[in-house]
Amino acid sequence: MLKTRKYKWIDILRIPFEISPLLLVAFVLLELTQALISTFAIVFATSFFVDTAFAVIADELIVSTVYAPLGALLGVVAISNIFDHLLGLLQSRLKIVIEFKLEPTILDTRASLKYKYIEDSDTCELVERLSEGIVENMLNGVRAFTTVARSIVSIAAILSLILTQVWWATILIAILSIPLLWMSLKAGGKNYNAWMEAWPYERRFSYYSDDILTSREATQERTLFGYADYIVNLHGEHFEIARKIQEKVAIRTKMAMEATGIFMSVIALLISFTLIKPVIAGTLNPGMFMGIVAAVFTMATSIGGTLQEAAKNLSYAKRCMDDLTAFMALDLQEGATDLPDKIPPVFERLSFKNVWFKYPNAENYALRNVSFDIEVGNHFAFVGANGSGKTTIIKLLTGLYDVYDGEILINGKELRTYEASTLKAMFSVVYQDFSRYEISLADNIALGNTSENVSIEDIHKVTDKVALTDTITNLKDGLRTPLGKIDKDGSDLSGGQWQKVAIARSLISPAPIKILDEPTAALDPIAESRIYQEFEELMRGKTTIFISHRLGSTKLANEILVIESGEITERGTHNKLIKMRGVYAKMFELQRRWYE
Ligand SMILES: Nc1ncnc2c1ncn2[C@@H]1O[C@H](COP(=O)(O)OP(=O)(O)OP(=O)(O)O)[C@@H](O)[C@H]1O
Repeated sequence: MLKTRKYKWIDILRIPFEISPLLLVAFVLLELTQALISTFAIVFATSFFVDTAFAVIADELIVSTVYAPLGALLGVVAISNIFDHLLGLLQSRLKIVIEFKLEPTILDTRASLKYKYIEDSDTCELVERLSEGIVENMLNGVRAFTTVARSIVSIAAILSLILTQVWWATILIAILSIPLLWMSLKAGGKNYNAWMEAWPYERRFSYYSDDILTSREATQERTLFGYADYIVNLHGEHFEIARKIQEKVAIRTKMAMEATGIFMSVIALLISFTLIKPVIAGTLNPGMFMGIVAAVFTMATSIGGTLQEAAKNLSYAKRCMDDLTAFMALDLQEGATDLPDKIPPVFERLSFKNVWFKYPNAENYALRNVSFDIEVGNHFAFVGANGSGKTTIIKLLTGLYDVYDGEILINGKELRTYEASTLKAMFSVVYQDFSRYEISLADNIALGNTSENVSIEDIHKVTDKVALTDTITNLKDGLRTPLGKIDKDGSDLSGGQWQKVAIARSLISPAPIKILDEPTAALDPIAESRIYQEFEELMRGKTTIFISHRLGSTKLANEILVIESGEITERGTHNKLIKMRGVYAKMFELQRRWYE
């Protein structure tokens, strides 16, 4: 239901209207009726009751005649309360239907965003802000529109009541309402700007409190380094900056509100004072006088604050529409949520031809004129210092970034022309920062092959290969044991065991090219050596690309590519590179010395 276009003010109402016209119309009508009840009906009911009561006091009427107006007054108050509750209910219902319609659309779009956005902090901030706030902001926006409409109806109702008595007051209020409305909108806008200014600090202090001070991952370091006080101080500093920014505006807004309230009360007093004359002259009933005075004072004291709040919410909702415009304009990755093809493609050859690549917004190239060929069935290893560009090559290969110079050819065809589902079926990757899913161990592995129904036997085959069998036996429910701490029966694994799970997930995938980015960094030497033995066996006929700082593992490779600052500087087998006495030989020698 959301499209790529410019979202404007009116969309704050239009989107909820498209989602549920009935609910929105009912909500608006009820709000307006409530405005009429709380002015007209209350004024007339008060007037009816007070006049009858005065007549009873003056012995003009018997006591029982007061029951009907009293009942009418109570009835009006009761109806007004019922309407308030109905409005609350409608609002909750509206919230649920908006959530139900918008959230899946936002989530779908979010899941299909191009990968470049995932690594861009501005876009991440936009996506977070929109996903978290759109329903609330839209609902507050609708409320703000109806509040403004309600205030206008209330003012008009009061004006129509006093028009015949104090015409000048009608004109005065009508004229003053315009700057009042304008001032309220301005104050609301200022509130919003203060929130925007404070937002980066709020994000920071939420990060300190939610991610560092209370997160499970940071517990050990937090305890060991005892840095809690240090972070609490940082949290306090950012909290204080955010508080000061918002407090400054809050004080000004409060003062403006108070000033408006006092000003409006003076006008209300003036109107009340002027209305005494027609009461004495007998052209205005005392009951009507009291009803109007009460309504005028209620309006005078609440209108400034109500309108300012509405204006603030309108500013938030408008900003939310700007965010929605920006969000819907983001590039989507075609086929991002498609499953990999059921039948893996046949792989023959992969070529990088003079590839240059720069990350979006980065100044320097991460890859410079990179060229290499990978043939089916061979094993390749990328070696190089931290930040030299190894993982970047994998990101390009798997289609995460598609803006580069040069060519990347798979079976002679440019990578960018492949369907996403084919590329997904081509590669299986064990990422350096692989994911730890807090679901069952079996599901953790089965996620590697979602195109087929993976059997328990298939899972056992791969867990044997990565030496996880003993771990599974020791778990309470074996493969069915939930991992992590979300589930109360969950079991946690060690870092190395989690890494084995990630390798098993990759092994169960039928993809013809296996990519392993630092696949054994968390494994003990025995597990590592065993996995390499298994790999030789397992990878026979498959093509593998290894990234590893452990140069023992690269001995298995048919070709080792040494990468420095984004450029391939050496290539060849282990023996050839050792003989070359270049960077690889130096790195290998340094590592070897540690083990002597
Ligand atoms: N999303 C990004 N935006 C901008 N620059 C990035 C991004 N990701 C990586 N880089 C930069 O690109 C260069 C290559 O990074 P890459 O992750 O490919 O290194 P690597 O060789 O895999 O390092 P390591 O051995 O530490 O994993 C580095 O200078 C890094 O700072």
